This record gives sequence, C-alpha cells and structure tokens, in this order.
Amino acid sequence: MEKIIVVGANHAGTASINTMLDNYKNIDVTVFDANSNISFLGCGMALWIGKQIAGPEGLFYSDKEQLEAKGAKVYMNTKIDHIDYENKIVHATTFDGKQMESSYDKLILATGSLPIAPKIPGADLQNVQFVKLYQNAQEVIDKLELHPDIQDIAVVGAGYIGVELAEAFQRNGRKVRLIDVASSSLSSYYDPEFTKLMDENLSEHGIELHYGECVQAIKGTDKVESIQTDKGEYKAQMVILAVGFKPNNLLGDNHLKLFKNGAFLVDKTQKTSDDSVYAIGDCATVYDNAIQDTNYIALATNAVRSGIVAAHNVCGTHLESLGVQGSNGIHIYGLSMVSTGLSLQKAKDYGFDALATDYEDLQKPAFVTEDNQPVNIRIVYDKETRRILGAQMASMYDISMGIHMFSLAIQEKLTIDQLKLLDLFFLPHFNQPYNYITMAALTAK
Ligand SMILES: Cc1cc2nc3c(=O)[nH]c(=O)nc-3n(C[C@H](O)[C@H](O)[C@H](O)COP(=O)(O)OP(=O)(O)OC[C@H]3O[C@@H](n4cnc5c(N)ncnc54)[C@H](O)[C@@H]3O)c2cc1C
Ligand SMILES: NC(=O)C1=CN([C@@H]2O[C@H](COP(=O)(O)OP(=O)(O)OC[C@H]3O[C@@H](n4cnc5c(N)ncnc54)[C@H](O)[C@@H]3O)[C@@H](O)[C@H]2O)C=CC1
Repeated sequence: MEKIIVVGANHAGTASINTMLDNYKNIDVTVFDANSNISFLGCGMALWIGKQIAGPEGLFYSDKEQLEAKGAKVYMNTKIDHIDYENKIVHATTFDGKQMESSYDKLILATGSLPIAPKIPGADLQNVQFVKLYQNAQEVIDKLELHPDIQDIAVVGAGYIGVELAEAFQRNGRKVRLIDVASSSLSSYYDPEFTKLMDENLSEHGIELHYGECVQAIKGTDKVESIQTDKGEYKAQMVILAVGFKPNNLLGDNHLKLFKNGAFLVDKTQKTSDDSVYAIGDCATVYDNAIQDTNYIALATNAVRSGIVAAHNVCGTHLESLGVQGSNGIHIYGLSMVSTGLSLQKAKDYGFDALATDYEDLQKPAFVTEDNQPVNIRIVYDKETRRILGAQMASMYDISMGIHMFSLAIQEKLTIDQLKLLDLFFLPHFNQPYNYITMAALTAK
C-alpha cells in the first residue's frame, strides 16, 4: 500500500487529503499539522471583528474527525521539524513534546505561508498583532472586548488584509489609520483609477489614510502607544501588521529547488525537484497564465486547486494544473472590486507593451431605476498580440461573477478583438444591450 504523508492540513492540505480519500483505495494517508485547528477561512476574520457575523463557528469546513472518518491518520499539534529526503522519513514533535518519525513513499508539503514581519523597533510590544490564524483573530477580538481603551488602531499594509480589517475595526467602533508605503490601497491588484474609488470609499467612512509613508518604529513601554512613520507619529493602542505573506519553506532544507521568493518550485503536476515530493498552496509556485511563466500568488482558491491536482498525481492519475490568473475580489462598505490577471501598471512592469480600454456605464438601462448602479471596467491587453492580460471591475452593484469570464479569457489566451462580438445575453433586469464589457472591447484601440 502506497504510504502518503501530508504536512499541513489547512486549505491546500485538506483539499489534497479529501481528493485522495474520496477517489482512491489502497492508500495510507498520514497527516501532520502543527496547529490545533484546520480549514479556518481567514476571509471571515474581518466579518467577525466587524460584527457582521455572529461568531467564528461557520468559518471552518473540516476537522481531524472528518478526515479520520474517511480513513486518514491525523496528528494535530504535531510539528514536522525535519525531513530526511534521502531515506524518506519525516521527524516530528508531538503536542506533548515527544519525538516521532514516519516514513513515506510520497510526500505532500502544504506548509502554507507566514506573515512577513517588518524589521522595525517595537514590533515585539504588546498589542502588535499579526492576522493569519484563527488564534490571531481570537486574540484581537478578546483584546478589543476586554480593553475598551484600545481606541486607535494602526493597520500597516493596505493590501487585501489591511483594507478588510480597516473596515472591520471601524465597524467595531475604533478609529483606524491605514498606513502603506505605496501611494494607494490595493496597489498590486488595481490601477490608480480603481484604487481611487476604494480610497474615497474608505475616507468617506472615516478611515484615515496614510499612503506613501514608511513605518519606522512602533513605540510604547510594554504596550503599543504610537506608531512612527517617516512623515509623522500617530496614537495607536493596537498595531496590525499586514504587509504580505512569504512562503513557508522551512522544511526545504537546501534539498528542494526554490523560486526567487523562496517558494517550492513545482511543475504543473505540483511535483517539486524531488520526484517523491509535491508542494501545494501558499508554500509553492503557480503557473501564471497572464505572464505565461512561473509566479507566486498566495490565495486560498489556488491552494485548493493545487491540492486537488497533487492528490491525483500522487495517486497515479496524471493531471496538469491549468494555471491561474490570480483572480480576486474585495467588498468594502458595499463597494465590490474584482480583478484578474495583470493591472496596466503590472503588465508594464513585466515588460508588456500593454494598453487598457476603459468604460463606465450603468449596470442596467437607465429606465430601470431600482438597484441600478454605475460600473467601471478596465481591460488590459497586449498591443502587439492583442492577448487579454487582465481586467478590473468596480461597482456598488454585485459585478463579481463577470470577472470569471475574464479569468477564462486569460487562461484560453483570448484576444481583445475576440471579445468585441462575443454573445452576451441582454435582459434589462440584469444588463444593457450594449453592455460595458462589449463597449470596452469595441472601443479598444
Ligand atoms: C485574514 C486573511 C484573509 C484571507 N482572505 C482570503 C480570501 O478572501 N480569498 C483567498 O483566496 N485567500 C484569502 N486569504 C489567503 C488564504 O488564507 C491563503 O492563501 C491560504 O490559507 C493558503 O492555504 P495553505 O493551506 O496553502 O496554507 P496555510 O493556510 O498557511 O496553512 C498551512 C498549514 O501548514 C501547517 N504547517 C506549517 N508548517 C508545518 C510543520 N512544519 N509541521 C506541521 N504543520 C505545519 C500550518 O499549521 C497550517 O495549518 C486570506 C488570508 C488571511 C490571513
Ligand atoms: N479577498 C482576498 O482575495 C484576500 C486575499 N488575501 C491574500 O492573502 C495574502 C496576504 O495579504 P496581505 O498581507 O494583505 O498582502 P498584500 O500583498 O495584499 O498587501 C500587502 C501590502 O503591504 C504593503 N507593504 C509592504 N511592505 C510594507 C511596509 N514595510 N510598510 C507599509 N506597507 C507595506 C504593500 O504595499 C501592500 O499594499 C495576499 O496574497 C492576499 O492576496 C488576503 C485577504 C483577502
């Protein structure tokens, strides 16, 4: 019987374990996770802090018992310290400090990512918080409930986590300052024409924006009292550090080949440079269809799909990943923004001779007065090949489903010209006969 070990049972690991156990017999699956819980949906953290959901109960979709009921052996609170790749043995420390080892035929690394820790004085003060695990969210919430004197919260990093938490803390009644070195929020996902909409939205709801500011120190005696940037010092009784993720490659041991940011380099079957070892989720690279090359994009959606792909390959069915576009979305005070592929700025940074076509219109014909909102769309494409490289959409209307089509367009290497006459249905309840997608494509240079 083939012995498979999975290290890490969060989104990527759980997807691979379920796929193996649901589809294959005669396999022996052993799982190790250093944490006490699995499958926490981090996206729910902001909703929980902002009191938009009652509590964290619904934010888990799997656990040790469910995986064991399917036949896996699951060791929680058990950290793999070292892997002997030559003899195919993992060495672990259990929750009660005991050492154990286990051998494998195939190994799946799903060790995820770690929050980047900015190297600044004061980062070890009380109430300086990372926000990745369920326990992190619980700690923040406990502190907010127990310490009403925490009134000023500085959120460092205006990426996805920072923006979502800024809204959450403001909804929780706190004064929020959002600090980023970049000149806007969400700068790696959207162009300024779109981030402007988000930043106006945040400002209108009382979030104080401090962009183009570099954090130099967090100050206080035991607890945080203020945060110092190159442009000013701001009161803060809590500081959230959300400046991105780095791949957790600690088990690579100079044995596995790494991508430039340290992620385990994998092929389209999720196999690493060692034939017996696969890597999935945030610890691994992805194939990025927008740039048609290897890349690193940390998202739960990628984690789940890469887990499915690895599971089939490990169990003997050849399956290649289709690649990803980094499709993502955010919803802040009713404003929905979705994007896929490259922004115009990013496309240029990658060396594309890129153009963008923009369009703004109402979602539905003007005679529809109910729930009819303006929509902004930008489609980014390559000037020479006309290949669609990315798309961004923003509206107070729920335009989220539209971006999936652009995700597929990038995956299938469609051109902006093919989009011009694409059959898109029309019904006034939903859209316009000359809808903004068609119009953006038709008006592309
Ligand atoms: C606040 C927040 C909101 C987010 N919102 C979204 C969203 O809306 N949409 C989206 O697509 N993505 C979102 N993400 C990103 C998403 O959570 C990650 O991409 C996803 O968690 C990656 O899953 P993973 O299983 O690869 O890694 P991780 O979630 O990092 O899990 C890795 C697992 O490996 C275990 N592990 C690590 N090392 C060892 C070891 N040595 N021994 C044993 N076990 C080990 C850890 O305990 C952990 O359980 C969000 C993240 C956060 C923090
Ligand atoms: N809705 C979604 O899809 C969500 C996705 N995620 C994913 O989780 C991962 C981690 O999210 P984030 O931590 O928000 O990363 P991020 O990459 O989205 O944003 C990090 C931000 O920190 C800024 N930054 C970097 N160094 C800084 C410094 N020293 N000082 C101030 N600002 C600094 C960057 O300019 C950037 O705006 C990302 O891959 C993200 O896509 C997280 C939350 C929600």
